Amino acid sequence: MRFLTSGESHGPKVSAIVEGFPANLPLNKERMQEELFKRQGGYGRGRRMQIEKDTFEFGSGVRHGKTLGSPIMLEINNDDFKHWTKIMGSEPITEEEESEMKRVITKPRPGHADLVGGMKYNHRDLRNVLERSSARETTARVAVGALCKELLHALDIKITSRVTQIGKVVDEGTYDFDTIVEKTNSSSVRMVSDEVVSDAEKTIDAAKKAGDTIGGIVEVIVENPPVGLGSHVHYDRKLDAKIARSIVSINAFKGVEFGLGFKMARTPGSQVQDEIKYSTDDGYYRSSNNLGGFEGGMTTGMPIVVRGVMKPIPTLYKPLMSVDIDTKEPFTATIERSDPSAVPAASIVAEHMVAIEVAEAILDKFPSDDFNELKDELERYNRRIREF
Ligand SMILES: Cc1cc2nc3c(=O)[nH]c(=O)nc-3n(C[C@H](O)[C@H](O)[C@H](O)COP(=O)(O)O)c2cc1C
Ligand SMILES: C=C(O[C@@H]1CC(C(=O)O)=C[C@@H](OP(=O)(O)O)[C@H]1O)C(=O)O
Repeated sequence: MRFLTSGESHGPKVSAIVEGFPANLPLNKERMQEELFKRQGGYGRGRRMQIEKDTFEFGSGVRHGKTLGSPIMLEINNDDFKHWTKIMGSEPITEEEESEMKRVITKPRPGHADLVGGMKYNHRDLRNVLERSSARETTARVAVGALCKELLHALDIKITSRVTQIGKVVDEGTYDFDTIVEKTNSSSVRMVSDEVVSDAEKTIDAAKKAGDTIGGIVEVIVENPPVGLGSHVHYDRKLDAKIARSIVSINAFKGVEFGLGFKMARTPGSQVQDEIKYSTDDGYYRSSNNLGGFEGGMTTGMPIVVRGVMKPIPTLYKPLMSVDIDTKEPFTATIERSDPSAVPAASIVAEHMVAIEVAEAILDKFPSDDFNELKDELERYNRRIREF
């Protein structure tokens, strides 16, 4: 399976094409749609999310509620485009019209892609960079992830996500899967512990009031992954490595850890490696899950537990110093409408990136033309693993 996304933030639409997805998988479109709605939510989002509806449509690859095995196109309109038709339209405009718009961006924002993208692609209007570097694109990724979650759902593999930190407010407690699903879906900041929610909201409010932004940490959990997804035999087949790359590919994500993560540096090996146990009912299992579900780049069958850190959003209402690329004079950076914090929304993006990687690993390992054949083969494989 592979996929591409396209779309500018204020252009007509964002879309994705997924190729190599199996035929005959029934899809629950409402359930997929809910995932896109979840990405829009969360305390700290700016005004843009009130403009967008983020309803998606299948452009191809689905007939009568089932996949065909042909490329699946997923499309989401940018409702904001109606306010940007002149600035973002595909029709040529005259120099006069361009100067009338007075919307050419020449003051790059520190921490965004504006300056480097402008230099690399030789754009003197930095809007030509920021439109594609915007996290608007993550809408298309969540649509692809929602499709992949349909595959996981049909194979009884569960996936969810939560926020474990916003600024200095931490919720590191361990909870069972269903509690995480229930609590995060009703929490404004997607944290599980009720005690920390109002502190997290206050942290976001304080950042907003100060014209500042705030980052945090998100966690994704996958329950019941098959044993042996990914491979130890080559660096680019290790599934933990692929997931790490996918997490850091999310706009503003700067680090990843699995299981005990960076705490492993100060923990002796005897308290890090997960001991191996066996029961006739369940086969092999581990008495702990410090390694977050991976050994040798392969799933152990224990839950995948991966966290990613999101830096504070770069666009500040109290902007930092920058240099105007026309005058070369120091200036405060351009103020674009912005989110003070998008950590809760980003947890949904992270969840869907992990769903994509796990689904892709399943489609790599098992026959992937026909979903029913895949399912039978996975059941046969799971029996063999239990008896190993
Ligand atoms: C869900 C989400 C929403 C975001 N919203 C904003 C925003 O409103 N303003 C902004 O400057 N950056 C926002 N970002 C982050 C930028 O897109 C990101 O910092 C930028 O593309 C530069 O990439 P880098 O930080 O990975 O280097 C958001 C990121 C995510 C995941
Ligand atoms: C549009 C989305 O997020 C956007 C991501 C983003 C950025 O620079 O990354 C900047 C903001 O865009 P705008 O200037 O239009 O408000 C966010 O709203 C979205 O998540 O769907």
